Formats: sequence, structure tokens, C-alpha cells
Amino acid sequence: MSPASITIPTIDITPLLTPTSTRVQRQEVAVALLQAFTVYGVFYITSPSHPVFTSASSAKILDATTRLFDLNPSQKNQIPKIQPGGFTRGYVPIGGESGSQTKELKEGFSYGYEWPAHELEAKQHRNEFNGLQGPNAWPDKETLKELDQPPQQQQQQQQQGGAVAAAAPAPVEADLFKATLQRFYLDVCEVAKGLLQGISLALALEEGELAKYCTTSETISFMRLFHYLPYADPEQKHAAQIGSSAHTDWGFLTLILSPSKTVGLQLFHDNAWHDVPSLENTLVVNGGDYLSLLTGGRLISPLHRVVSNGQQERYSMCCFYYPDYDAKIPLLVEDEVSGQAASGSYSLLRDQRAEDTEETGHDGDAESAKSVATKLLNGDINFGDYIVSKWTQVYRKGGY
Ligand SMILES: O=C(O)CCC(=O)C(=O)O
Ligand SMILES: [Fe+2]
Repeated sequence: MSPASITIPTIDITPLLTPTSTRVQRQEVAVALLQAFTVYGVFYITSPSHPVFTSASSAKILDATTRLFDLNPSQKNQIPKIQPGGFTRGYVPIGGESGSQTKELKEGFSYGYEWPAHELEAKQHRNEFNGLQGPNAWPDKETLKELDQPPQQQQQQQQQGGAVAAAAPAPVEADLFKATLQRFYLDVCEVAKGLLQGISLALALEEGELAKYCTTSETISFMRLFHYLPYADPEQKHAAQIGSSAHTDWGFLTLILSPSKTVGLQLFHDNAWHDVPSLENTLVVNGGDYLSLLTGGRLISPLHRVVSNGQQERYSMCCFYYPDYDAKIPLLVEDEVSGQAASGSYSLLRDQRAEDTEETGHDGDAESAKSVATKLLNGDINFGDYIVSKWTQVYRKGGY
């Protein structure tokens, strides 16, 4: 039975992405953000004039994503895989990751900022990278060439049993695949940066307050392309198999595109799971645990999961937008710590190696959650080191 429907708001954030907007216009968006963040922690955003909210952009990234996951298993296995202890770029094989003890029926590809070659070399030479910042892990050259082919030419090839089309094949644009992924990533980061301004206003802080902690976000955050598989046994419940286990996201903001239209993302609200369907030309935004913690629980970091309807595949593109690696951010609000922050019910603060998938997934040790929260807020540990340890917790060797 489907969960009862709720109304998750759609917010037009154009004033946050337009340098000529007025403070009043930005303030109006901030009011809407605050409302959505304090009721659900999830909302849709749009901005008709920004490239990321166009059908053309969605079609491009969906095409690149499906072609990547359509590669044969040996090609995918040649892509370097995500590693425990950082580094978080590369291929995520089926079963290679889980936020609980349940196997997650998804494969993924994680990538982020593509450093210009000379900068990459210099930074490697000076040992300036960390567990979140560093080179992307791409498929090998031959596979990239295959992925660079424009969709039309691919179709012709398929129709002709693999032979190159005789009549005027569309030219292959070198690095088209990488460029498509990179353009999408940078566009989404730009949107996230705009949101930071609106959230600062929503918290009655200086407009630039949150951005002060996000000076290198573009090179630390990353995009994860996901391919969710139908359940092997559609009759079984989500406790036995899942797309993504019930969890809260750990960082600042998660921005999700799911152009494949298959429902899968669900929000836990008022003691029930609710579908979060994808809407044309919008992104879904989730607040993250660290942002929620820093606001004393005022902004909700929503509990969510991805399930399968049993039959259809699903594709999504999720950007995990983070503050600086060495960020040590004090509590941003003066009011009482309440809600989630008081109960410590964040995936960020719990050990996910052993966590089971019981509905809320929040039965962990409240005392240790509190002590991690205190360390983060006191600056005893920085954001980056802690997040690297979290990625290690959800890494599953069984997927290899
Ligand atoms: O694929 C999605 O829609 C959401 C995935 C998700 O929640 C996550 O990876 O943290
Ligand atoms: Fe998530």
C-alpha cells in the first residue's frame, strides 16, 4: 500500500542565483526555505533560467548515466573503485556499499571536481590532497571513447549490429562524456552555493555566513550517479532488500535529480514513508546532518530511503555538497538545542557498520552520538576527517 500523500513544496530560487535580485526577493525565498526545512527537511527547487533546470540538461546527464551503467561488467570492473579510508571517487559495485546490514541493490559512480592536469600534478607533488579531494577515477581510455559517442550514432550502430553507420555519422566529440558529467556537477554546485545564501538569511545570519565555511566546496563535494535495480523478489518487503537503506545524509546539502521518473525516493514523515516523486525541471534538496546539528536541530535532516516498485530500474544523480575539509563550525544559532540535535538521531553520529534497517534505523547508542556531536561543535574534530570515517563505515567489502 502506498503511503498517504503529503505536499512537499517547490521553491523558485531564482533570486538566489541572480546577482541583480533585491534583498527583499531573496528574503522571500529564505522564508520559504525556512518553512520547508522546519516542516520536512526536503523540498523541490527550480529556477527556469538556470541550465540545470532544463529538460536538455536532464536528458544529457541521463543519457551519459545510462550508457555508463550499460557498459559490460568487465569494462565497469576496470574503473577504480571507491576505497575505505577515503578515496570516495570511482565505481560502486552492487553490494559495495550499504548504510545497514541489508544489501543495497544499486551500483554507482562517484566523481567530483576535475582538476586541470597541471594543478593536479602540482597538488599531488606537494601532497596537498586528502581523503575527499583528489583525482577523479574514470573508465579507461577505450571505454571513455565509447562513451563519447553521441546518442544518435550509438543507435545507428546498434541497428547495424555494431557496424559504423555508412551515412554521415555524427562527429565524436573528444571527452564529451567527461565534459557532460563535469558541466552537470559544476552547475549543481552553483545552485548549492546560491542555496547557502538563502539558508543564511533564513537563519537570520549575514548572507555570506555559510559560504565562509564553503570556500573549497566545489573541490570536496561530489556527484554520485546511481542505478537502482528492481528487487530480485518483488514479494519481499523492503527490510529484506532495499535500494538505499533508511538514513539521513551527513553533510550540508544533498541535491538530487531523478530524470528516470521511477518513484523510489521516500521520506519518513509523521511516522510513515511517503513517496517523493521526481518533478520535471526541479531538483530535490535534502538538508544534511551537519547543517542540522549546527542549527541546533532547527533545520531538519530528513530520514529517507530508496525503494523499488519491484519492476523498474531507477537512475538518480545525487550531489553531496560539503563545507571545507578542515571546517570546524560552531553552533550557528543562539536558541536552545532541540529536535534532532537534542536526540542525536543523525546517521552522521551513529555507527552504520552494524545498523539494521528497522524502519527509522535510529536505535543506536545515544550517548556516543552525543559525544561525537560535542566534538564536532567544539572543533575537536574537523568535518573532513570525520566524513572520511563515515564513508568507511558504509563501505562493504562483499561487493568486490
Ligand atoms: O537516489 C536517490 O534518490 C537518493 C539516494 C540517497 O539518499 C543517498 O545516496 O544518500
Ligand atoms: Fe541520502
